[in-house]
Amino acid sequence: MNNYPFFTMDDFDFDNKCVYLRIDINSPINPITQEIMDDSRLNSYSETINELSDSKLVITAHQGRPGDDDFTSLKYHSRYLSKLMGREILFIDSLFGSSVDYAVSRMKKGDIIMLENTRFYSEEVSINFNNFNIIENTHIVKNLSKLFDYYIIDAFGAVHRPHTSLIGFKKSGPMIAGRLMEREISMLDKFKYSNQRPKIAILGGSKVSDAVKVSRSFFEKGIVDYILYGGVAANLFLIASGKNIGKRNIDFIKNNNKNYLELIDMARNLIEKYPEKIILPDDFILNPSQKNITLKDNVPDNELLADIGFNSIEKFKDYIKRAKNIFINGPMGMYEINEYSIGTREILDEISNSSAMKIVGGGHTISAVNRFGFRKYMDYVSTGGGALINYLSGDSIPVIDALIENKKMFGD
Ligand SMILES: Nc1ncnc2c1ncn2[C@@H]1O[C@H](COP(=O)(O)OP(=O)(O)OP(=O)(O)O)[C@@H](O)[C@H]1O
Ligand SMILES: O=C(O)[C@H](O)COP(=O)(O)O
Repeated sequence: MNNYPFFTMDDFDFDNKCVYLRIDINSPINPITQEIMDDSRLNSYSETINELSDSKLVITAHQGRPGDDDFTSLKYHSRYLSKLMGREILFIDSLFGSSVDYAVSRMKKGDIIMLENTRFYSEEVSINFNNFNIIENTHIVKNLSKLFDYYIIDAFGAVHRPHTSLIGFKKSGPMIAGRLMEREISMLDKFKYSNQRPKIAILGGSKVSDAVKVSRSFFEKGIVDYILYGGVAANLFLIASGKNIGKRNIDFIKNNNKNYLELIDMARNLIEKYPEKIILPDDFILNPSQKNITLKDNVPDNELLADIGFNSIEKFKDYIKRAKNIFINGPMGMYEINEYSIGTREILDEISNSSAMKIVGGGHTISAVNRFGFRKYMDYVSTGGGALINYLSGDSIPVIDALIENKKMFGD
């Protein structure tokens, strides 16, 4: 038996068994060529997949969100993974139904199948996740649970999502944490439980909802001493503090977050409660004009705040220099475009030079770390973005909760 409150792969023998493996290979996709721009997440599954080489293995995963440019089929991911692993992977362009049943019924020991993007099906994300009866009555769970002996969940990057393919098999049979989950949890616990101060979080990128929600836990539970905000996350806090950041930047947040007003309220409360712990940029590089602007100037309505400016970079560097533990999730700006990548590069450079414990996570953040050559300086590169910050915040994590409950149900 292992030391975790959930099953791990040490607890079972998968020889000739039919195994469901849920992974997270959600990756940055080039919107024009549809190519996978960074294969870090795909690479992180070699240990789990190799260990399952004597099973009949069926892999599920998601990519993107409906409506976004990166909401694509997993056909390319299956080819990519097949090349990386040097194993044949049969791709089925469906998540369940007769084509899946037939393909699984013909599997032999050592075969691997990958199914279609779980998010092509509304039952994956758009049901009431507070009611498990609804989850276990989805077509996804009813159809797939007929096929498997074991359910391995190794999608660390998505542990904060209570989605059907992640938690839906809780009562169907043993649900087991994969090798990546074990590795992530043991490494991240070193940061979470370290008493070396100051501890800082650097939150950027575009997914502001996760960033604001976890910030409260970080401060309330004293998990970090300061949070430095860049990217769209910074913009949200700037709006909440009464700054006018221009129509285009406000619309960006409104269009991507139905709960815009609630997020602004949450950010405002945090600013009132923890004013000296919230560190915001005060100058920016504009897109498209590429001008450097401070917030004393008016932000033109047609410009994006596409990167943090030079004063902000220096201000952030001071905090990084003093820190004993640092983690970063989310780039400081639109790092994919050279002209707006300086903030992200400079911040990653300063982190790389620090002797603090350094953790990085998030699909785009990892892509930036790799692209600018900083990977070798990091103590740990997590595959999680939102998952990483949720895990470190100490809040309850739906997939980990489901794994724990499952062990109580199926343990001896
Ligand atoms: N100020 C900004 N305005 C608009 N987009 C921005 C801004 N700053 C960063 N971005 C965009 O945010 C995206 C990255 O954000 P995201 O939150 O997805 O990062 P991540 O957490 O590393 O990745 P993931 O969530 O995919 O794991 C990039 O495409 C970047 O161009
Ligand atoms: O990239 C991620 O953070 C995970 O794959 C979860 O994706 P999501 O934020 O679209 O749910």
